[in-house]
Amino acid sequence: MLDESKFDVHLKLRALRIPRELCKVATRILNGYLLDKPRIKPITEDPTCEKNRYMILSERVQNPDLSDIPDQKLDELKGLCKIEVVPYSLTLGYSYWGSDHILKQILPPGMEVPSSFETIGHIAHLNIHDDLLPHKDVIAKVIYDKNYPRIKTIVNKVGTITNEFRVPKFEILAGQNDMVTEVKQYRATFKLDYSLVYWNSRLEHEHMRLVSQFRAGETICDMFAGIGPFAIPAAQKGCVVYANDLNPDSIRYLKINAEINKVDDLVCAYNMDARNFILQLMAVPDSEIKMEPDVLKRGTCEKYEIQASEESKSEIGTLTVEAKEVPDNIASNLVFAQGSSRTADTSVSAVKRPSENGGADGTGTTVAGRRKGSANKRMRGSEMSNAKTWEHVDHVIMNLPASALQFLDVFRGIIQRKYWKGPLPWIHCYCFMRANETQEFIVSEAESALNACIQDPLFYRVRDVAPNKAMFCLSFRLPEACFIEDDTDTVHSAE
Ligand SMILES: C[S@@+](CC[C@H](N)C(=O)[O-])C[C@H]1O[C@@H](n2cnc3c(N)ncnc32)[C@H](O)[C@@H]1O
Repeated sequence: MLDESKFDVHLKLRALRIPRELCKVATRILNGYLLDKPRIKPITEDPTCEKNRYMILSERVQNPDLSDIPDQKLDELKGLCKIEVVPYSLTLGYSYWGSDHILKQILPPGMEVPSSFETIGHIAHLNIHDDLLPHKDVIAKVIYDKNYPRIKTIVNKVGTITNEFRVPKFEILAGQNDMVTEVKQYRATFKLDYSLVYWNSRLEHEHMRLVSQFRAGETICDMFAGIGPFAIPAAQKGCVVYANDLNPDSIRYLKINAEINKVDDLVCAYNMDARNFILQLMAVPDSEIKMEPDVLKRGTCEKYEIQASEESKSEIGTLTVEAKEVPDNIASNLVFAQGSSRTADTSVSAVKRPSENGGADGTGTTVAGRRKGSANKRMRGSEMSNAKTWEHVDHVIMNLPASALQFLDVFRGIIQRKYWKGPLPWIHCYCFMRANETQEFIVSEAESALNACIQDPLFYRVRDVAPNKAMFCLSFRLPEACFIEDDTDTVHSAE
């Protein structure tokens, strides 16, 4: 139990009793001689008469005859009204002091006060240093008391992260046992269970920086999507997003977030290993190969008349679209954010490549599904279509800094040249760089994983994660060497 009374500081002060209407002028005269404490007003009620106010004098005015105040000021004040000095007692208690002040008094001398913490919605995440662990409960109580009701739960990270989902173990130290929270980043709201999924509020700027490079209508693949901090803003911008994560809870929240932010029609969620995900997205489906043994005959595909959904019908009527089958190997793992089935998606599937339709906004492909109120009004009511990822993807995001570079080998011979349209995708691969490593070293790691040369790599320093370690984003266009020429010889199988 924390004895809150031991933080009480009793001040014996003096106050002037001044008619209410003269307080403003008196304040100007007494400038520098009134009580000056954060969050305490120097003018307060006179308990004996409501027509007066107490003007509380600073601690440096000790003498009852006010001789600590210069004569000139006193004369001016006397010209204003009759001066009456009264004793005034003030107690600054536990509720007054900030957490730093209180913790400094509680913790053994010389110990660093843990005053900063990461905030995730109503949760405060502390990383209490080993030598402070014996004091963790009192630290948590003080931080809770000082930040309630903004903060309702105080957690401390236990041990180091060892699991592949990158989720720390937490112990709840104070407040309610509720790890489900909501975070706002720019225009997006993210719901998450902080005990089950990866979340790092410090990446907010990076999420926005990368998404700012995407344009409406582009196709984005997020291999390690988490609960969607890249995927949701990208979809809000009007991109079609294929978002994957190995953690089923992340995918559950990704779907919830796509709905909350009304972009569930533009986010396709997958729950599988990142390698399989990208292999399957890039694999040309059997149906496409059967239908068009020679891509030059592409225009001859069978056409089906497919009923649009009721909502879509009201906007654009019945659609005639090119039939598109989702390959079985993808469909088995595909979870549409809106919970729609593969059939439901097929009902809105059609493709127009950038070269074919030019894009509604002049930026390239226009790919839109059913828009329910996303900020990207340009897409609303426009032609509904769906991307063919084996033909074109604009950006691939790989935010698993500890090992994303090693995942680059999946791109070797992954794209079938004869089906691909337009430039190869940009790869945005996050990595850590230690003080003794160079950008050249990182590029050489990436190149040996790809077995190809990278042209004009771009590095962006995201943040320092330790004194000798920084997180970077390495961006480059996938090298031409990642093409495979012959589709009869598909390199990867996606087991
Ligand atoms: C560093 S987090 C990034 C999450 C999100 N993109 C962000 O910026 O906050 C990495 C994510 O990769 C997921 N992950 C780890 N290994 C994976 C794998 N082999 N395949 C797919 N996802 C994986 C984890 O579950 C985690 O959500």
